[in-house]
Amino acid sequence: MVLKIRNVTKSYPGQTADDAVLRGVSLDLAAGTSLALTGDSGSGKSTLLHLAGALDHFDSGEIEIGTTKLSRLGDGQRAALRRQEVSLVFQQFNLIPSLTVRQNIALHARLGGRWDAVWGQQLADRLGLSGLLDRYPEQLSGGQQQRVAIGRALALRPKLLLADEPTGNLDETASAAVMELMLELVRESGAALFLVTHSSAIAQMLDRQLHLKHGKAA
Ligand SMILES: Nc1ncnc2c1ncn2[C@@H]1O[C@H](COP(=O)(O)OP(=O)(O)OP(=O)(O)O)[C@@H](O)[C@H]1O
Repeated sequence: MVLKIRNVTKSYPGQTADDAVLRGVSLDLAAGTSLALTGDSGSGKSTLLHLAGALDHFDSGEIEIGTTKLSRLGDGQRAALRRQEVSLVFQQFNLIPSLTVRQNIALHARLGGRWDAVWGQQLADRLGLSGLLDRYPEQLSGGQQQRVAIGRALALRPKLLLADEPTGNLDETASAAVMELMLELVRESGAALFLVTHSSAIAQMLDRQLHLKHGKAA
């Protein structure tokens, strides 16, 4: 299993156990599979995604990425895990404006010590970015920018790809195209995809769906 979440609870300052954002959430995600997380605004979707990415701490329960238990890691080990095993794609594409498409795609893989130029070129080809490699993000459409962000995320060959409303800034046509490419590449690379979305149409494109309500997942 790439991601195991067991009975995780999380509250923010000022919240009691009864109104905690997450009140015992469990899920499993295997390599090469995808899971959509849906739920009302404020139900805790982004919170759970951040916990899965070791970006924040949970109160109780356990999260495992591969065989690593997140509760046992110090800050340095968490940072190393994020650099090497986990990639993130957000609604805001978060590209570096002063870097070209080519440099943006390579950025995280280089930082993680995992840059593979052949794989990087394959990703650029598959994402339709080969003719745009010397451009800067501001010279791209929203759909193209998000494809760069997906290329950057997958260039690392992460075990786990986390995506928070990855097509939330795109129109319907661009959104469907970006989702299809991302799902294809996730399957081929053997990564596990955990994706937050408001859209039931997008959720249905993934292998499984989970709905967050009252701090629990069903
Ligand atoms: N850093 C924080 N400090 C305090 N409360 C927070 C913090 N982050 C989130 N919350 C609260 O936790 C709850 C869940 O937030 P979260 O962003 O996880 O929900 P979401 O389901 O992703 O919402 P949306 O669909 O609107 O993005 C909300 O009530 C929010 O106000």
